Amino acid sequence: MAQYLAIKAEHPGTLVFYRMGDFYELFYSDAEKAARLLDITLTRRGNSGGEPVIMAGVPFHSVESYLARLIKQGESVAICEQVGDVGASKGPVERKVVRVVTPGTLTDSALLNDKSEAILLAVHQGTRHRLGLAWLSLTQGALQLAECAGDELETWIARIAPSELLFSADVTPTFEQRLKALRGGAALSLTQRPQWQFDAGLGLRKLLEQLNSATLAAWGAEELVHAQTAAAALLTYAEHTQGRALSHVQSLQVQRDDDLIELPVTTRRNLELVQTLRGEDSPTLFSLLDTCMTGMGSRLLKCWLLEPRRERTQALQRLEAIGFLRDGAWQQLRAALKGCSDVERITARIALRQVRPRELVGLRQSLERSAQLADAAAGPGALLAEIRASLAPPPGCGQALARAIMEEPAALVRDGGVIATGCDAELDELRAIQDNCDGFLLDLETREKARTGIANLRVQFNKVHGFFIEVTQGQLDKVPGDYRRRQTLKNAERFITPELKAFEDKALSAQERALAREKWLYEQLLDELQQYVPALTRLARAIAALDVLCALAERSLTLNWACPQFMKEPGIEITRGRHPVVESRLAETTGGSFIANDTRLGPKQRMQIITGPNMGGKSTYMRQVALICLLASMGSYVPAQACRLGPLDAIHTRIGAADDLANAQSTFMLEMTEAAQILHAATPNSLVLMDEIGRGTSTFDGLALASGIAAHLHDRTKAFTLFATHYFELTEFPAKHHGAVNMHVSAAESGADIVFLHEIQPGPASRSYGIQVARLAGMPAAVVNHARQALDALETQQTLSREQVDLFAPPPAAAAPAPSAAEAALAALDPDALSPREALDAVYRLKKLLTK
Ligand SMILES: Nc1ncnc2c1ncn2[C@@H]1O[C@H](COP(=O)(O)OP(=O)(O)OP(=O)(O)O)[C@@H](O)[C@H]1O
Repeated sequence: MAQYLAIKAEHPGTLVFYRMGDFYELFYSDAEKAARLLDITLTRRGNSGGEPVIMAGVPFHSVESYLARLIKQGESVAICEQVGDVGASKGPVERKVVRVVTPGTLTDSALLNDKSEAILLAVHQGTRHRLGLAWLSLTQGALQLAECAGDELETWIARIAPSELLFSADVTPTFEQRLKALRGGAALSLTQRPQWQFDAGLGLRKLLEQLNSATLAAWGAEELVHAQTAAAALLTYAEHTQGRALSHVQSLQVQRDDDLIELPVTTRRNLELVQTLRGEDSPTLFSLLDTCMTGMGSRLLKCWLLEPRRERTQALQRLEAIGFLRDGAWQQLRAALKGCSDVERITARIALRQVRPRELVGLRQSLERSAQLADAAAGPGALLAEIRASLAPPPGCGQALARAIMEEPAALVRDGGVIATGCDAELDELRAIQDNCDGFLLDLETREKARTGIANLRVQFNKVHGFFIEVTQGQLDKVPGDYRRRQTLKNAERFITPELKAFEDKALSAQERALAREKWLYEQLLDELQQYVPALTRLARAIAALDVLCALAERSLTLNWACPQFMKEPGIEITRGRHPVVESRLAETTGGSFIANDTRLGPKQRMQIITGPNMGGKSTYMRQVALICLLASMGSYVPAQACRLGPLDAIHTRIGAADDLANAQSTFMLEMTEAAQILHAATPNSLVLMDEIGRGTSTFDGLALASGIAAHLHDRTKAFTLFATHYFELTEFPAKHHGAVNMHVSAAESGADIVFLHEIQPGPASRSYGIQVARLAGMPAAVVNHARQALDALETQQTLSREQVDLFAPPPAAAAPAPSAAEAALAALDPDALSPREALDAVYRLKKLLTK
């Protein structure tokens, strides 16, 4: 217990899995927590300090599944192994924590989701409301740094989507509260780290060491002191969990606010980019796009989708490559990509020395394919050229793997059967002894049968008792004197002879030595493979990029998408655009076809006021514009006949959302908060979607606010805006605001019913058809009739009392208050005409007036 308690003291806040023989045991509060989370049995054994020891354990061979469950619940686990020689000395075997498994530092494919990265993020609360961010995916080996203003944290976190967030023990309580609020429903685990690990000097040193460079200038990171501070904590923690240096982390990227097209949390959610509004994985834009053949491809695709650049070079390169692949190469490439393993994760696991034998076989096979991939990717452009160059496998790597590892190795090195024959003479010799075993035993059996005359005598082996000669009850009188009894069974006796004993010693020790030799050879191989890590990392990225490009080529053909164009002038011009996800859902469920619509937004016409019946397709239309802009910006073909896109710096959306009960915000409060954020953040190059703003409060308040917001967006922000509303009054807006235009979704009435045409047409809608939609939704007839009558009454009343209210008149300037006595006296003074004495008197007089 003393040994355990010492180890536990070094890992507070982490469950310690303490290896005891075939089990990992947990003690005291760890045991209680694990029993609760894993539904395993709590036991008590012995005494320590006068109290029974509470414990719970899991068998070592199934530890991965328990780990997976704990990590999913946001826990971290320290794996403490027996490292000393078990039979060697008195007292407990020496034990050591060999790695710490935490949600943000996972590398084991069994614990990771194929399609998403586990990202570890450190946040440093710097001075003057600046925050430093440093993050890393251990399986990618790429470090990223950024600095942002205090209030941008949420947006950055949504973009980075970390699994685990590190923060210093000395952050302010308010900041800690904010971090905790971030956790919300998402699976983000927060880890507090000692203050000294957040140190700029330490960060700089560690970064330089990692990058093997004398300065951070090449990465433009030498000024980012706060991010370097965060990097110190990040790297210290990541090394601590892996129990070693991170030799494969050799690249650095600095992200700046203004590099990427801003996609705030609300936009990702409302556009259902990677998750539906209900929190499911499909149908989303990502699930529609992701036909990648490898996990690394899927992960890279998600990254392309969520991090489109403002600058278009990258998008143009991708489009050029997709254009080439569409001409046929994609099929051949995908056939070759299909069997590729997750080289990216395998490479990281080589660097961390955690790689399993079968993963190495997968790596070797993928290397064999890479030449084929490079040949098929022989297209024009810088991107494909870069991919081809990176696809060349590092010389010697494939051979080293083929020489060392069997075709079908055992799952774990500890079981043996991993190192190939012919790789090592000593191992082959030890194995030969074992292989000759069968021959020797047969030979011995024949000889002993002849010597003893026992016809049914058998020489055998089992794991518990080793080698033995078995003789049945009836034949025992024939057993010679040199037979020693080993075991008695019901109908037989088992014996051993000096000759068999000598053989057993040799065979068993050969087996043990072979196992040890295999482990040693495997370690040697890992040493040898380290030199290939950088090249393998590049190769993995090239395969992933090729996979994404092929998926995008395939999608563009299957779904009939077109290549977008970029223009210097501001504007969004879409010809026959479609909503990709709604379109494919329609095709799947009803076989119905999607009605394509055009969009024209430019400097002269920046805003569309969209009206029309419920269910008419307003939300779908607005979202499709945003999705097409996003797809084009990431460098994908788009669901339209043609698309020309000017500069774009952000996509903001305010679309009716569910109550945020967890954060104690009412629907209306949330609506206003989001709208306010958009008004502050949007620029003339942003795309803004406003869906039914103001509907969360009374009609007049809502209408008044909606018109105010529309006017602000039109006059001040000047963003490209799609503004859907049910307030008919707003259709008067374009008359006074020349950058705005009325559009409506069409519907036709047939009797009491309504037919949605889903076409966007110029001009305002004539009516809203709310009651017809309610009828379609199965509202009882009595309610529908009642509503109809009430509507008639309301409409008549409104026409009678309609006064001209100018919703869009600028607010009157507030009347200036009358000057106070002190102000009046001050105004009356002529400083140049005063002597010093008079000036002093004047000051006293003024003070007196103030106190009155
Ligand atoms: N262009 C289109 N072609 C075919 N079907 C469409 C189209 N647009 C929308 N739809 C269908 O109509 C449904 C309703 O569309 P949407 O939610 O966009 O309507 P809405 O006008 O925003 O309604 P509300 O005002 O009630 O929010 C969609 O789920 C889709 O099935």
